[in-house]
Order: sequence, then C-alpha cells, then structure tokens
Amino acid sequence: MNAPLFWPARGAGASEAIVLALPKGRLLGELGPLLARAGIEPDPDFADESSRRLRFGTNERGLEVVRVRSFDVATFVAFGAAALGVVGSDVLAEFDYPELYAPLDLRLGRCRLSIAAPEADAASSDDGSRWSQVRVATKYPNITRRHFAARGVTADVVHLSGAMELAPSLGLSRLILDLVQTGSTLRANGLVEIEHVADVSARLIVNRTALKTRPDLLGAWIARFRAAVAG
Ligand SMILES: Nc1ncnc2c1ncn2[C@@H]1O[C@H](COP(=O)(O)OP(=O)(O)OP(=O)(O)O)[C@@H](O)[C@H]1O
Ligand SMILES: O=P(O)(O)OC[C@H]1O[C@H](OP(=O)(O)OP(=O)(O)O)[C@H](O)[C@@H]1O
Repeated sequence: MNAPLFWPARGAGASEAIVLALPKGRLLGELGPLLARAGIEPDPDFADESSRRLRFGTNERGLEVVRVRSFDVATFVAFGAAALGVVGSDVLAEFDYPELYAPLDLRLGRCRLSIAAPEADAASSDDGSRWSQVRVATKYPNITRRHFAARGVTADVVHLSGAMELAPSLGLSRLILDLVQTGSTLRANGLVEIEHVADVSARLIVNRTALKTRPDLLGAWIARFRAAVAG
C-alpha cells in the first residue's frame, strides 16, 4: 500500500508527532517557500483561510503544524505544547521565555522596532530627552519599559493590540513603540521615527526540554531548516 500524501493530524493526546507552531498573518505568506525548501508540505487545508481547522498533518508522518496568533507561537513552544515554532524576534524579546532556544535566523519578516512621535513634536526643541516619565502606546510593554528604564525614564505604557499609530493624534500617548518596515504607516499617520530600538527578523524556536528529550529528531529538523535558509 502506498503512503498517503498527507499524514492526518492525530488529534489531542497524540504525543509522538513533532508539532510545529506557525504564525497566522503576514509571516505565514513569507514562510511558504522556506517550508517547501525544508521539505515540509502541510495538508492543503492549511493554506485555506476559510478553514476552521487549526491543526494539520503534513507530508511527513512525524510532523504536524498548528496555526496560531503570532504572540501565541512563543507561548505554545515555551510550554512544550509545540516543540518547534516560527516567531518574530520582536515577540521573543517581549516574552523573554527561558524555555525557548532560538538557534536560527530565518531571514524573513525583516523590519525594526522603533519609537515614533508626531512630526511636529520631533521637530520641536523639546526632544523629550530630559523627561523622567513618558506615556507610550505599544503592543510590547516589556520591551518598552526595559528600553526607557535603561535611559532612566519611566514608561507609562498604554498596552494596545494594534493601530498604535492612532494613539498620538487622539491624545492617548505622546510616543509609540512599534514595528516599522517601509515607514509608510508612520507617514500616513503624521509620525516620524525618533529612535531605533532593535532589528527584527523571524526565528526558528525550539522548546529546550523537548530538545533534551528528543535531541536527534529535533536536531535533524533544525538542520533541515538551516539548509533551507542557506539554499
Ligand atoms: N511591516 C512588517 N514588515 C516585516 N515584518 C513584519 C511587519 N509587521 C510585522 N512583522 C513580523 O511579523 C510578525 C507578525 O506580525 P503580524 O502583523 O502578522 O501579526 P500581529 O498583528 O502581531 O498578530 P495578530 O494579528 O495575531 O495580533 C511580527 O511579530 C513581526 O515579527
Ligand atoms: O513600515 P510599514 O511598512 O508601514 O510597516 C509597519 C506596519 O506593519 C505592521 O502592521 P501590520 O501591517 O502587520 O498590521 P497589524 O496592524 O495587524 O499589526 C506594524 O504594526 C506597522 O503598523
């Protein structure tokens, strides 16, 4: 009997298959060619955005993929629900989970974390460098607090899940800390970058305990991803 093209996901309770957590949204689109180079072909339903399934088999019997929100990829892998994942380095820095090992830069989803302010404020002589406290809207409260604390400034964080760029014009905060790639979202909202915080790209992440208990299997997957990035 021939092997099926796509092995079915085995459902809750199955423990042998390695689970790879992938982020929905913009990274998923960029990931397709890399997964193909790594020899991973998810069940066709995976690419169907109208499908309500979240867990999918692949062409590899020992590998399943799950599709979750970008921030949740780090949580699924940190808690060992998935052994492998793909996530932006912005998310890794925000959570700083000690259980996560990030052995590989996938060289996708490249952008930066920056602080931005309204154009008019950035041009004024008061550049904010003498403030002891500042209100900042962001999806990254931990990164924001750490960044300002290192400069002796207390960040009063307004935690949003998106549309940070609206905050200054509506009086919610003076500054924002967000991702910038082309800068067009900032420009469209009258904001300018005033400080670069960190470069960002997508990373392969691995649960450290899983790596200890299944070193050969996970080591082989890391090697396949490494070859896919190089090739
Ligand atoms: N403009 C961008 N250019 C390049 N990479 C980006 C950009 N925006 C986000 N990313 C990367 O993609 C990841 C996912 O971002 P995306 O906007 O798809 O999801 P999200 O809005 O954070 O998630 P959700 O929709 O679940 O809240 C980010 O964590 C970051 O690493
Ligand atoms: O500098 P740019 O090229 O304009 O990219 C930056 C934008 O990209 C991201 O949002 P995304 O488009 O992922 O939408 P989101 O609001 O769902 O996060 C980020 O939050 C910025 O808003």
